[in-house]
Amino acid sequence: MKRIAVLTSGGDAPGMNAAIRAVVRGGLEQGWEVFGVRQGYAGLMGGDFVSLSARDVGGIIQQGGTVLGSARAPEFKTEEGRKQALANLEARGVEALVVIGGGGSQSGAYALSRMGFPVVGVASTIDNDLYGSETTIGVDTALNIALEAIDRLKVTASSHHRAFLVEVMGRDCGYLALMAGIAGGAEVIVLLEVESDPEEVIETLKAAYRRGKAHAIAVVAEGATNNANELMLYAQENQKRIGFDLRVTILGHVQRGGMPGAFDRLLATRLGVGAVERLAGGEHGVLMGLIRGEILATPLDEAAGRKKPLDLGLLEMARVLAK
Ligand SMILES: Nc1ncnc2c1ncn2[C@@H]1O[C@H](COP(=O)(O)OP(=O)(O)O)[C@@H](O)[C@H]1O
Ligand SMILES: O=P(O)(O)OC[C@H]1O[C@](O)(COP(=O)(O)O)[C@@H](O)[C@@H]1O
Ligand SMILES: [Mg+2]
Repeated sequence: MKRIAVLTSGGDAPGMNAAIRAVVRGGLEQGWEVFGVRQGYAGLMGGDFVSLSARDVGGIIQQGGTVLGSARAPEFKTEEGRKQALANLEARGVEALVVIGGGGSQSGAYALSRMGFPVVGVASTIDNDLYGSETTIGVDTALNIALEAIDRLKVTASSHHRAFLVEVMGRDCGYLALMAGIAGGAEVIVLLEVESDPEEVIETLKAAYRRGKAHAIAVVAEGATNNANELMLYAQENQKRIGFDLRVTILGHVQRGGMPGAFDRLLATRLGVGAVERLAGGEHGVLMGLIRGEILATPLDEAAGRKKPLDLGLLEMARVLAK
C-alpha cells in the first residue's frame, strides 16, 4: 500500500481544511495510507506525523484555519533542514507529499522535489500572488471579510463625516487591496505595484468632500510604500485639512481567520482531489491551480518563485468610477 503525507504551510487560509479533507479521503479511495504532518515544514523536519482516517477529517470542511497547524520554518530553506525532512519521510515509508500553501511553501516543495522526492503543491494563500492559479484557496473568503469591514466603516464614516484609511493584508501583493477597493467602492486605492504620492491621496479625499460626499474610503495595501499609518502621519505632520476627519483601520489577521465560503470550500476540494489524481497517475513536481475554470497542473519549476502580475487596468477603472 502506498503512503502519502499532507501538510499546510505559511499563513493559514480559509479552505485549507477542505483541501486536507479532500487529500485524505481522495487518498484513502486510492487504497493509500495518508499521514498528516503538523505545523508545516517545522513538523516535517521534526517528525510530527499522524496517520489520518476518513473520520479524522470529518466536520472540518466548514472550519477556518488548518487542523494540521501551519508554520513559517526558515530552517527548511537549508539543505540540512530538507535532508532531515527527507529522512523523516523515508523512515515512515512515505512515498509522496502534498504541500498546501502559498508562494514560499511552493518554493520549498520545489526544493524538495529537486532532491528527488515526489511532491505535488496545492495553491493556497489569501494573498493571491501565486503563479499557476488564477485564484488561490482563501482569497475569496478574505476578500469578503475585508468588504464587510469596509461596508461597516462606511456606515460610521457617513454618520461623522469621516474619511477612513483602511489597510488590507496581502504582503507584497496588492490584489486584495485592489479588489476590496473596487468592490467596496473606495475613493482611493493605494497599492505597492504603483508608486503613490501621499499628497495625491489627501487631495483625492479632499475632492470627495468638496463634491459633497458623506464619507470617503482609501483602501491601502499593507505592503504599499505609504501604508495607512504613514499616510495618517503625513496628513497630521503636514496639517492637511481634508474636510473629513481622518481615521485609520488596519484589518490585519482578522481577514485571514474567517470560515471558508462556498467558493473556497469548492476550490480547495477540487484542488485536493486533483493533487491525489495526479499522484495516482504517476505525476509530481507540479502545482495544482485553477486556470480558466479547470483544475490544472503547472510544473513547479515554472511556478515556484514566480509572482503573478496584477491587472493594473482595473486600478484605472476604479479611479474612473470613484466619482
Ligand atoms: N526558497 C525556499 N526554499 C525552501 N523553503 C522555503 C523557501 N521559501 C519558503 N520556504 C518555506 O515555506 C514556508 C512558508 O513560506 P511563506 O513565504 O512564509 O508562506 P507562503 O507559503 O504562504 O507564501 C517558509 O517558512 C519556509 O519553511
Ligand atoms: O501571519 P504573519 O506571520 O504575521 O504574516 C503576515 C502575512 O501573512 C499573510 O496574511 C499571508 O501570507 P502568506 O500566504 O504568504 O503566508 C500576508 O498577507 C501577511 O503579510
Ligand atoms: Mg506568500
